[in-house]
Amino acid sequence: MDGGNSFKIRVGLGYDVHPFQEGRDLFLGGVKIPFQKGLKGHSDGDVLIHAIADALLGASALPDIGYFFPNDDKSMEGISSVVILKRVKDLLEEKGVNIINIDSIIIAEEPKILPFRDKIIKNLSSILEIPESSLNIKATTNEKLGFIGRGEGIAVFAVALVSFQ
Ligand SMILES: Nc1ccn([C@@H]2O[C@H](COP(=O)(O)O)[C@@H](O)[C@H]2O)c(=O)n1
Ligand SMILES: C[C@@]1(CO)OP(=O)(O)OP(=O)(O)OC[C@H]1O
Repeated sequence: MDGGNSFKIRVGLGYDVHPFQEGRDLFLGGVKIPFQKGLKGHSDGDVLIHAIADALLGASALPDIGYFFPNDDKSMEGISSVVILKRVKDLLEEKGVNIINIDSIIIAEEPKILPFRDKIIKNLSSILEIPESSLNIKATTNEKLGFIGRGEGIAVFAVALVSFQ
């Protein structure tokens, strides 16, 4: 017996992809990235936040982002994905779930993500109230292969590790 002090850990996976759209701002991790187009979506199209949100929901055994934020809900149209992430944080707190770490990889031919990595990590760790060292953002091109390789959009994979009693 451990006196009830033991905790469990769980991993969650998130994936999302959004096509580019002219005339929109590009948001990744809640940070506006200077680029000639943004990402199409019912929300602001922040594909990084969506993948991270799904990884956190998955690790917490909760349904996915579309369950909590249906893409036919008019009140959600154009909303900042930061609102979505804050709500996900609240859902985790309600379940007594703590975030151990999040890792992610952004797959994009352009723009270059590395110059914005620190800013994105600072922003997301502050929203989630976790240490910056608990959040990682990486990027890769798709070596010009497929729709990502043709520069038609951005995809993101994220994993989250959480603990709970
Ligand atoms: N959108 C991107 C893509 C890549 N990077 C950085 O460049 C490195 C090399 O990318 P490869 O796809 O050629 O392996 C990668 O490790 C990233 O550091 C980037 O910043 N933004
Ligand atoms: C975020 C939501 C809701 O506004 O819409 P989108 O921005 O289209 O994003 P997606 O990742 O396709 O699905 C989740 C949606 O429910």
